[in-house]
Amino acid sequence: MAVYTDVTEQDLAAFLGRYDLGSLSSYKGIAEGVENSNFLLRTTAGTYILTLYEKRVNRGDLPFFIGLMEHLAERGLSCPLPVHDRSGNALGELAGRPAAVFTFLDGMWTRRPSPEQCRAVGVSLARMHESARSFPIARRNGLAPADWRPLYDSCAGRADTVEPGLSAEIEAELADFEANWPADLPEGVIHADLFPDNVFFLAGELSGLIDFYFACNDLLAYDLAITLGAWCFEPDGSYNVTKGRALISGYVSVRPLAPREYEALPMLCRGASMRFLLTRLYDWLNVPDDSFVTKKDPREYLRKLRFHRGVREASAYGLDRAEVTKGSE
Ligand SMILES: Nc1ncnc2c1ncn2[C@@H]1O[C@H](COP(=O)(O)OP(=O)(O)O)[C@@H](O)[C@H]1O
Ligand SMILES: N[C@@H](CCOP(=O)(O)O)C(=O)O
Repeated sequence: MAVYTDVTEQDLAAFLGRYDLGSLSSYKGIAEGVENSNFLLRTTAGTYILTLYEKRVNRGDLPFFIGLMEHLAERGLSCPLPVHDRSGNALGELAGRPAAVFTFLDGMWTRRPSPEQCRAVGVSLARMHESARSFPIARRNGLAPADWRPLYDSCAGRADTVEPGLSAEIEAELADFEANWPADLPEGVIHADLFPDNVFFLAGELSGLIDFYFACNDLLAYDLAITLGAWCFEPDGSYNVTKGRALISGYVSVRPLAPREYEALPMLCRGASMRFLLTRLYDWLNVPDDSFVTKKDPREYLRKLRFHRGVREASAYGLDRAEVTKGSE
């Protein structure tokens, strides 16, 4: 479970005293999540989320993350809205950690998304990209292609213990990315981790996006590739073209792709698979087995990478060029 820092009732009540949120009724740690400590707060004013930022999050990035959620929420995207204290600050300090309070988003995430839900996610992702255009702060992607080789090097010696031949396979892919990663595609602020556990649905409708803590500036179509990989494969590892078509058509209904973004999709999807393969591989080899965070299997993303390597044309994802580029440029 992801509650790394304990908070006493006394400290929390003192912290909340700076906000117009009434008095504390109850609070409890939330088991889900990996990076930060999250608590469900009930006060006489309502229900909120309290986040304490842990060591893996760089303090200098917090104005970007908190400002982004505020910027998106103000533009009508359903996501947590940071609550300001009476002095106007959205970021405070609690139990020795940077801390912020957010509005509570109702809904639940889905383990078996339907094509309709995939479409709704595509629509929301594109709305996020459009709404973030005017966001004034930038953040470099700390897990961009240039960061993959150092990450891989830190676990290369043990990669073959996870899957025989994995080192050679990763090496070959990295060399290809280093030579051929697409340049000159439209960039902007991307979510970079829009997995099913970061999207809530309520009464059949998408009710909001959470967890913007990997958000950064990068290729917009790369975010589409990450999302496609997270939503459109079945538990048996097969690509579900119906879900893929739904997700991409939802996305392009808001933001049509440029032809070169469409053509780059197979490479971007392979790259997205490599990014999650590597972070999972690193955690698989380095996070102790008795840690309270459940490690995710890197081989799931190895299988996805192999699928994308076999894709010759972006049409294999479910839509042809004319359908996704209509209205672009
Ligand atoms: N604004 C919110 N409204 C409702 N639940 C939330 C909200 N923010 C976080 N949560 C809950 O906390 C959990 C962990 O949040 P998340 O941002 O994914 O954490 P982490 O960054 O540590 O991975 C989510 O799965 C969700 O259950
Ligand atoms: N989505 C990543 C892990 C990040 O977890 P989150 O709880 O912060 O969404 C993966 O599946 O590897």
